[in-house]
Amino acid sequence: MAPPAIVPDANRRERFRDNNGNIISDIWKTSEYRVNKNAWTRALRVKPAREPYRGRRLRQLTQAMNSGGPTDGDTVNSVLSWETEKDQCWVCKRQLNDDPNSCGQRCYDWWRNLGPQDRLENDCEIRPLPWNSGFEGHGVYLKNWTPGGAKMPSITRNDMVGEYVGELVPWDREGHDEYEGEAEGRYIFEGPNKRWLIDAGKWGNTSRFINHNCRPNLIAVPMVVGGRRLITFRALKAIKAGDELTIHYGESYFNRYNEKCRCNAKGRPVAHDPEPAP
Ligand SMILES: C[S@@+](CC[C@H](N)C(=O)[O-])C[C@H]1O[C@@H](n2cnc3c(N)ncnc32)[C@H](O)[C@@H]1O
Repeated sequence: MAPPAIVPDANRRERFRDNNGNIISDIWKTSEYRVNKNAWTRALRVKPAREPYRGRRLRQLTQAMNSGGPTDGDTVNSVLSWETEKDQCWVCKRQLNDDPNSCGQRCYDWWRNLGPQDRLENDCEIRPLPWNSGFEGHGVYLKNWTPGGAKMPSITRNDMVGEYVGELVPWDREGHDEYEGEAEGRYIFEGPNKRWLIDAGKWGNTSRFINHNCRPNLIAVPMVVGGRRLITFRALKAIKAGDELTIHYGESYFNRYNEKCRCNAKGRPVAHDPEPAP
């Protein structure tokens, strides 16, 4: 049985800002997923008879697509709860079909209230990369300043740090190639079950700015919470105030985009030395 619909707050639109308060252009900050309706409609139209769009799922998806827009809560749920019935919920430790009342919105709210989202949004900030990082852009840093001298944030090993949020697009090799996404797909996180991709090229949360490091301090962990299959981040080691948060993008990432990993250009990670925050 499907968990109750989780309806996103579609009106909460905010721009990303770096630690100087400057708007980072053209990207919207959101704490909720969105469905890229065009990509799903195209995938359903182009390959109706092929995996992964078949049978009951195809009917459910078509129905979902017909019944709502890209910010429809049911549609987001129908994608994220795809084949999660047999998985254990991380919060209540039950299978969804054990006890339908135990899961869904309640467990998902619980997960969000545990603060993983807040860790990224409140304890971290997006900073322009320092000149010696070897590449341009922004990165995510654990704040090393606090208002009014409050306690500095820190992250301990195994802490949950957040969740990768963005637009949900169908996973399909051909559809994926066809679907370039924003920024040529550089912000796409491949979904944990080869059913969908999360593209944070246009919409996303702070985790879209997490850079690659060959010796990362975070790891992406797929998890089911409240019937939703999520990509979450967990700390591999203790992270101090002022440190950059990094993950390993996987072996093929830099080849795919014809880029070069700069973090260990000299055989060791370059010290990411952020400018002192104001
Ligand atoms: C998901 S984005 C990370 C955020 C990005 N720095 C920004 O400012 O938007 C991924 C892109 O960041 C850059 N990048 C991240 N880690 C890198 C690394 N270790 N070496 C070189 N480029 C990196 C690459 O251009 C890559 O395609």
